Formats: sequence, C-alpha cells, structure tokens
Amino acid sequence: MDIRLENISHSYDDFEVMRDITLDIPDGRIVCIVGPSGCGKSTLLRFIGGLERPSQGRVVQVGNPPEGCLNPLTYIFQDFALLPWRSVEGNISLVLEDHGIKGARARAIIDDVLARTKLSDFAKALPKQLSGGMKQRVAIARALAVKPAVMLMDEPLSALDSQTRELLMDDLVSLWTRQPFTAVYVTHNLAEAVRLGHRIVVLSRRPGQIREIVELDTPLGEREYGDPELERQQKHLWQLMRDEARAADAELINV
Ligand SMILES: Nc1ncnc2c1ncn2[C@@H]1O[C@H](COP(=O)(O)OP(=O)(O)OP(=O)(O)O)[C@@H](O)[C@H]1O
Repeated sequence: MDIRLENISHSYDDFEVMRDITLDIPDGRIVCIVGPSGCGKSTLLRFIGGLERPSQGRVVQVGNPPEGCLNPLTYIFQDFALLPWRSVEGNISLVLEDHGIKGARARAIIDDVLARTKLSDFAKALPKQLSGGMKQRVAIARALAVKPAVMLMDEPLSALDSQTRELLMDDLVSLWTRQPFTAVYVTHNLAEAVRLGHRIVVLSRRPGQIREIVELDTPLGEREYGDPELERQQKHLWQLMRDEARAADAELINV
C-alpha cells in the first residue's frame, strides 16, 4: 500500500504550522522526514496515522494493506511505550489479544517477530531487565506483529546512546533487507536519515514546506558507517538545513 499526501496545509488557529506538502510514500520504502525543530514533522506523522486531520489537503491510501494486516498504520515511539508488568512476549501478545488472536495463531506470530528482531531468548524477560536498545527492539517486534502497511516512526532512536543507535540502525537494515517494510521515519539525526532512508524529505522551518527531496540509490545493506558517499549526502542535507535550523532556533528564543 502506498500513501500519498496531497497539498497538506495546517494551522492551529492563526498559527500556521505547514504549507502545501505533497509527497508519495511508496510501498516497501523508508521515507525519512528531517527539518528544524517545530517545522511540523510529528504533526505530519499524526495526519498520516489519522490521529488528526489537516486544515487543508488529504492523506490518501493507495492500494490495499498486506494480507493479514491487523493495523495498517502503526506507531513506534521514542519512549518505547511498553507495559512494565508484562514480559517481552506479553507486550507483543497484548496487541494480538486486541484483535482476538490467541493460542497457536498468536504463538506463531510472536515466535516469528521475536526471531526477526533477535529477541527469541528474551521472550520471558520484563522491560526493566532490558537495555534501551532491547526495549526498542521489543517495540519494533510488537509493531511487526500487526503486519502494518506502514510503520510511523517518531524519533525512534533518539532516547538511545550513540553506540546503541548504531546497533539499532544495523538491526533495522537487516530487518528491512530480509523482509522490506514501509516506514515514515521522523528524525533530527541526519546520519540516521542517510543510513536508513530511500527517500529523505527536507522540510523548511515553520510553516514547514518541502525544501528538497533527496533520493538515495545505494542499497541499505551497502550503506556502511563512515561511507564517503553517505557523508557527502549528509553534508548536503546539513547545508540545506543549517540556515533554517538557526532561524528556527532564534525564533524559539525570541517568542
Ligand atoms: N495541538 C497543538 N496545538 C497548538 N500547536 C501545536 C499543536 N501541536 C503542535 N503544535 C505546534 O506546531 C508546531 C509543529 O509541531 P511538531 O511537534 O509537529 O514539530 P516537529 O517538527 O515535530 O518538532 P520537533 O522537531 O521539535 O519535535 C510547533 O510549533 C508546535 O508547538
């Protein structure tokens, strides 16, 4: 299933947040959204997820969700949002119970997503026994369990230290390489964007408008830490964003 954003503009009363965003999110691709603080990245994600409606324009779903999809648009948050009293597998089974899936069918799904996220040995662990990186892997496993058409990822790695972030990026790449998924991935971090994005959308400062869409052709599995081509792309993104970020920063200070 593809998602198409058509001419989306939004204001909260007189406060204009974004202007005329038109964008395609193709099936099986990771689309990263970057831009200065307050430019509307999380708001855009809420529009895609149907949690809020834009003042103008629309979000269109093109085609059907994958077979067996329980929740077409599924969020992954930076704070993991796990239930502390439920084990790893208990957190995953919860979303299946919501859809009346229990017993052997639930077991098969749980085993599959635990294996895909390399968590099979931790099925019985409680969240408090896990590192931040492992908790986020549980959140990813839980999202995969509902077979989403599109994963909506809001700064999913930003609560993690830089080494854990690198490991999680490797995990996301191998997850995608084995079985491609579709994601809209909001981040401040340009290194994450060039590592994970097939398409990187650069927004201007508020009201957020599309400044540029960068397409990266290098297969995800071939994007390595320190790759000169990725560093070149990252530099280009930063050049696009630097003045906008500085202006956005000044705007926040002078409110
Ligand atoms: N419900 C709301 N009511 C009023 N203003 C809002 C509401 N939600 C967001 N905003 C404002 O809209 C603007 C865009 O917010 P949003 O969180 O989407 O930006 P962002 O690009 O994700 O920011 P950041 O990078 O800092 O997380 C901000 O100025 C924010 O304060």
